[in-house]
Amino acid sequence: MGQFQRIGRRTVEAADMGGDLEKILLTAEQIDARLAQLAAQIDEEYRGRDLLLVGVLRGAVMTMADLSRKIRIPLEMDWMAVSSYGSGTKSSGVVRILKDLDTDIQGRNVLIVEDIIDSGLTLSWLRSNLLSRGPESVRIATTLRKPEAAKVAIDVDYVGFDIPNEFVVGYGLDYAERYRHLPFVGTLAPHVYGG
Ligand SMILES: O=P(O)(O)OC[C@H]1O[C@H](OP(=O)(O)OP(=O)(O)O)[C@H](O)[C@@H]1O
Ligand code: HPA
Repeated sequence: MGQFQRIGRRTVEAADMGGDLEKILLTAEQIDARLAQLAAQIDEEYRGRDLLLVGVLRGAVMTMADLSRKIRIPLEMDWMAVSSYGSGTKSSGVVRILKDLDTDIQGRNVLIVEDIIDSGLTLSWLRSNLLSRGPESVRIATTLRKPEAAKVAIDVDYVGFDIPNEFVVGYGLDYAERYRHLPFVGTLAPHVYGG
């Protein structure tokens, strides 16, 4: 697959995962540069305030690791695990908490860190859930958002990229638990999910 031999300035061997990928939407370099801009904005807007990043497992691991390392102001981190997708490509709409926060967020400034907002169902549910715990504020940062897929309106404070309504993998995002480790965001070839 010729188009996968060079990604940004780096050669990524076997990046096509044996022909599973169709195209690359965002390179590792593009993601890195955009997260640096978001981190600078977060530094500016939270300076002098308490900041608790809440990463949403498992997809947000890459975003959390990269975004948090670019933020210069003091912060704390905690994690929640929620799931609404199971092993398919469509949200079930039913969000389950698989792991709750270890931190009491009452009076805290919470910034939810996500990999993607697709239908918006997960984040809309999660925001209300966290708001019911009495925090000072709850905001959202996400690497990706699909505006055309929105089923609920949701205010997102920090968005890396708006992308088309296609199922994507890489940079934390999986299909049946695979492809999360890819450093870029791409789409899958139809044969992978039976197209
Ligand atoms: O806007 P939505 O349509 O609700 O989709 C977004 C959610 O879907 C993914 O999580 P998933 O449930 O697949 O769990 P994962 O993070 O463990 O992959 C993603 O990490 C978001 O949390
Ligand atoms: O496009 C997607 N890819 C992988 N996981 C997801 N969870 C919501 N949308 C997506």
